[in-house]
Amino acid sequence: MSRRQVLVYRQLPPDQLARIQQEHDVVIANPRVAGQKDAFLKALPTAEGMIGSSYPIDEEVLTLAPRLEVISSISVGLDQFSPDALHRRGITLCHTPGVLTETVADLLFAMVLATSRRVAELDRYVREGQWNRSVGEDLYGWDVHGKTMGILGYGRIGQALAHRAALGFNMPVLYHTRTPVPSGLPEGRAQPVTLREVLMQSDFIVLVLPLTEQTRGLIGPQEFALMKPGAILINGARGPIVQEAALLQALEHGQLRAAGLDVFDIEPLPVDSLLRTHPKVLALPHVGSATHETRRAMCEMATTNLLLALQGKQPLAAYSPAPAR
Ligand SMILES: NC(=O)C1=CN([C@@H]2O[C@H](COP(=O)(O)OP(=O)(O)OC[C@H]3O[C@@H](n4cnc5c(N)ncnc54)[C@H](OP(=O)(O)O)[C@@H]3O)[C@@H](O)[C@H]2O)C=CC1
Ligand SMILES: O=CC(=O)O
Repeated sequence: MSRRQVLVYRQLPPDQLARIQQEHDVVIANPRVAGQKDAFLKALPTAEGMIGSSYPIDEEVLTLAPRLEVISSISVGLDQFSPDALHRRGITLCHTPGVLTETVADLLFAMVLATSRRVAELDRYVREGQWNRSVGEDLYGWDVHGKTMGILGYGRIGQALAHRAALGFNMPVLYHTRTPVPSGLPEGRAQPVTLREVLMQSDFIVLVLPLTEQTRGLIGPQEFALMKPGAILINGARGPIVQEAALLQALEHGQLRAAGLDVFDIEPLPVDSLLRTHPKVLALPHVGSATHETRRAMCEMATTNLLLALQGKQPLAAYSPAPAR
């Protein structure tokens, strides 16, 4: 098998990089790192395979890469690509579903607990030297167990979250997807409902659905107005699914008790973003899958995907267009 040209556009563990270098000629250039953008652009005309994440592979990039056959994304989400456009060009787009599911569900549940029990806020209170008497009602949190968990997007991660909520914390679960799916939980523990019902009846509303043309801006002023007063929103999906201005309004006007955000419209979050300093916001730097074990598993899977696809074999997970709805 002939050696191919591979562009690695994010750091890989050395052993995974070595697997690629054994079979192919590699250029390493991360366009998000200062001084490496030129090398990235220069490598595109000869690149036949690419592996990386967190950088938009748009028309401009593709036009510069006429020999590209395979892109292996180190992510499950595919919103950095136009998957249908890649499919039309005959480019295989691979990703890493499954290996991060439980880890992301852990983080989503951590955000549920942290917002409701005000973990980050109370940590700041202690560090700032304000703890000089027993805390009063102004610093109490709210129970999590027994509250209603609403999940928008009931795929791999949504279902793993539902297990934690229903079986670990005795929470009734409401969930919404476009295609009906069984809950995977014992009878009576979770119900499929409409988007409106999730919004109106849940104490926690957790977003864990892909960013698509349909979901961009899905949660705006009307959706916030439907939520229970005192609901908590957790966005573990993608920032642009929530209209940030409407989110700030909902926090200001007391509609929302708190928001736990792992994702934002612009990442990294701009220093002047009002969400960065808002007292009711728990803000994380997009770390749903960021554990040593899981990031390693993602890199391994993405490397395997790349190598298989370049050999003309079926990768472990690749995008294929959904049937029209
Ligand atoms: N914060 C982080 O670090 C991470 C974030 N993510 C995000 O989580 C997302 C989900 O991952 P995963 O669970 O593996 O993906 P899945 O494909 O398994 O699940 C996605 C779910 O969303 C549903 N969905 C899609 N479109 C809509 C819609 N318009 N309205 C309602 N439901 C919809 C799908 O069902 P149906 O199509 O039938 O509607 C499906 O149930 C990723 O796309 C990514 O954006 C993932 C990993 C880490
Ligand atoms: O956001 C992370 C992903 O894997 O998608």
